[in-house]
Amino acid sequence: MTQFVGAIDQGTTSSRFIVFDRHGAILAVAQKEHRQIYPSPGWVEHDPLEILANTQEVIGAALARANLTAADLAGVGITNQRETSLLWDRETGRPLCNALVWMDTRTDELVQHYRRDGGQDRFRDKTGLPLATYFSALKLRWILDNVDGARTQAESGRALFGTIDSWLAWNLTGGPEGGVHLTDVTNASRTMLMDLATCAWDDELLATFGIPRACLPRIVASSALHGTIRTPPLDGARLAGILGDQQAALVGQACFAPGEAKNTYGTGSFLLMNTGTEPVRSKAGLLTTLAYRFGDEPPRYALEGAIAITGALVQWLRDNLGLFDSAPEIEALARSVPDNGDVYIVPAFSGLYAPYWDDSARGVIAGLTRFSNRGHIARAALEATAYQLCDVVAAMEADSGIRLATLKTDGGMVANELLMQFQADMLGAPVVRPRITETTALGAAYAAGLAVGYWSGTQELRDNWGVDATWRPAMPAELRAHHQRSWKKAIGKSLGWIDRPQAAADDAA
Ligand SMILES: Nc1ncnc2c1ncn2[C@@H]1O[C@H](COP(=O)(O)OP(=O)(O)O)[C@@H](O)[C@H]1O
Ligand SMILES: O=P(O)(O)OC[C@H](O)CO
Repeated sequence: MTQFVGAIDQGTTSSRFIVFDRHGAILAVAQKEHRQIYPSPGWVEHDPLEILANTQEVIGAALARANLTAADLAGVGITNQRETSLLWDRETGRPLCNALVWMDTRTDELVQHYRRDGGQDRFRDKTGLPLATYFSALKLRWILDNVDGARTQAESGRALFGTIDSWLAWNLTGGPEGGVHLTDVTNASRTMLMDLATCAWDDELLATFGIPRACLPRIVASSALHGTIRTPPLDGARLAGILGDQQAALVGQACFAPGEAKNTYGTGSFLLMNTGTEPVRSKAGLLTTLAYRFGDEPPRYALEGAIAITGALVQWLRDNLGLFDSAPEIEALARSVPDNGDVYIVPAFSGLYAPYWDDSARGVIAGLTRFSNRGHIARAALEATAYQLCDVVAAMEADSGIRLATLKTDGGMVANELLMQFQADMLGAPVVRPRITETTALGAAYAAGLAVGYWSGTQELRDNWGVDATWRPAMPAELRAHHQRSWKKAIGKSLGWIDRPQAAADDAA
């Protein structure tokens, strides 16, 4: 019997289920968006039950499309939006509140509080992360402090904490009737509660953030037999892979050797470089994170340039300004003008992440004149993605000492050819799109397939990788320099926009 591998890709905007064959070709895919809930400025929530229902729906739809059942799948992997955090009741299976999404900034005051003693990089050595609203520990702390009964239930072990991987894995493997409560090393490395060196929860961090150990999942490898799925239509399938979505894309792009890197353009954009078996401490504002751990092999680490808002800016132009009806239409609108008309947008909706790490930054549109029109705004929005990426590439090259000869890309925005050409122009290096752009789901499928012996090893996965399209730099150097200067000026307008009480500012300095 021919078998395949399935992957759940639970992203910030949608959930997908994709079935792959041995060559990484897609047999079937189904996808569904979920609601983005904005209860107040800076707050972003997801309904965990909606995400679970959508995940089950897309699994059913994709299997039906290819006329497959659970028995046709050698294994199933999960990949997920990282950091997004929730707490649920292990007896009823009900979440205690909506999930706090990674880009939610409500923990800003907590961040300032913890920065007062030791500054932004207080926990960087141990966790690889700066203190920022982005990571899970303070999201969980907020839930424990603000949701009725949360702390008592978490301390007694009745309430379980998880990122989205844990929530889906627990539900799929039985929920209240024996579901497994675990998370993989890549997701755990984004909580700010795990020691990078030991890949274990760290007592000192738990005590500092006031997090009870009883509510935490077990940390496991990314590729291993995690449990058996007990819910239809995957009943009986083996759950054998879990990876945070950006690390999954690194695996899906076959970046298995130190120095190999990829960038994924989705809601945000995330450049990851494999650094091998040793964590590399960043001096240039990048994150140090787990890349993957396959079975009992030593964990692999990565440097990461995380950008919060890229595709989300396109959504904002669509949903909040009504400039077009669907994201792909931005390309035609941007092409309606020959250039950006000297308009620059810094989409610091959740502050600025790498390499700036400024929670007090806010979005700006700079350079407007009576000449500026919708086309210039659309063009500036796409260009903002490219400029932000150039900033993290520069930081990556400084930290790693490696010049990125080409940029491997994937994610929803790589369909945008105007952006891809502009990215190559601004980087001064070729940008490459692989044949299989669903690299995130593919990475989760690879993790699962390696664990069950469907694939023999990473060489077989490398052989599946191939180029679909390449964009080469063609912009005159003076124009590139002009864009770089203007972008830096616009960044200057965005940084430090929110006034902080003086004491906090002094302490953070
Ligand atoms: N043709 C396009 N041009 C520009 N942006 C696009 C295009 N198609 C999709 N996007 C953007 O890409 C994002 C979706 O990409 P995806 O990789 O599915 O995201 P995620 O994994 O974060 O949910 C959305 O933010 C959307 O606005
Ligand atoms: O779901 P995506 O593709 O927007 O990725 C989100 C990241 O995992 C956040 O860290």
